[in-house]
Amino acid sequence: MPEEKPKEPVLEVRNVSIAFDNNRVLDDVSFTLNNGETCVLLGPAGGGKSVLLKIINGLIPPDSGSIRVFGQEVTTMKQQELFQMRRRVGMVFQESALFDSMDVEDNVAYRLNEEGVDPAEAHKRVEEALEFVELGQAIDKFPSELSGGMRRRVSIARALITKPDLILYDSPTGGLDPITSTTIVELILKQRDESHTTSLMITHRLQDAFFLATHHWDSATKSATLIPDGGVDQNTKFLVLNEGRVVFDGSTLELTHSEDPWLQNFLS
Ligand SMILES: Nc1ncnc2c1ncn2[C@@H]1O[C@H](COP(=O)(O)OP(=O)(O)OP(=O)(O)O)[C@@H](O)[C@H]1O
Repeated sequence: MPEEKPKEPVLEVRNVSIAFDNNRVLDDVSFTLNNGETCVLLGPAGGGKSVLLKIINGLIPPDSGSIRVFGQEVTTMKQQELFQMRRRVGMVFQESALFDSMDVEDNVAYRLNEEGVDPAEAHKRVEEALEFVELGQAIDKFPSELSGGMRRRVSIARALITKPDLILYDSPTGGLDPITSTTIVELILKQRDESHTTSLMITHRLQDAFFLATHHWDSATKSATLIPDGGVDQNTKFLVLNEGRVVFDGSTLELTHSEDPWLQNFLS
């Protein structure tokens, strides 16, 4: 198991606001994510969660506010600096966003090929990444030949192949049935507990969020196991957005014990 590193911010979001056509989508959003933390981003549909992820990755500039990733301000980065930053960020897009014309190997190797990594080395790393998502047998298949859950696994392998220091998951279980969703959350949990990669995960499914908070990856049995005695993972925290504003930022226990009526209703 890697050594525990001292806490330091990997992501700092300060007073971020953005509007589209007079529709304020994010309103003065601030929060910090420290190294090794997994933050589950919850909130009603249309609350600005996906827009926030795209702003963090420098895909959309905010109207105001500051985003620091690995200590560097994203909002003022030039294109080349954004590329450098994104080399350290793995993003799992909504609905997988695979390239239909490429087979699984080329989809997963995409970033490595862009960086000019030696083909033999790239192949080895693709095999490792597919092994991690338990999809080694699908290396030659095309996205159209895969189930929704398999496509999601491929997109996770693609995000992990560069061994990122920050992973942004945009609704990784969206559109999947409950059983397949759980298998995807187990992969996210395995990544969290084996590599301790700082992560931000949007989910619409409260079950996924609480599964992540209440389970650990057991490397002996290679399965997710319930933390005993009602325990929770100390590195998993929650951020809840409603109508573009942060309505909760804290630990699992703070969330489940909140007396805020809106939160209680949202969680019920
Ligand atoms: N590029 C854009 N141009 C105009 N409006 C946009 C754009 N991107 C997002 N929006 C609007 O911003 C709002 C928030 O969208 P966003 O996708 O971030 O919400 P969300 O919380 O991720 O929702 P969901 O849970 O449905 O995925 C929506 O009203 C959406 O229509």
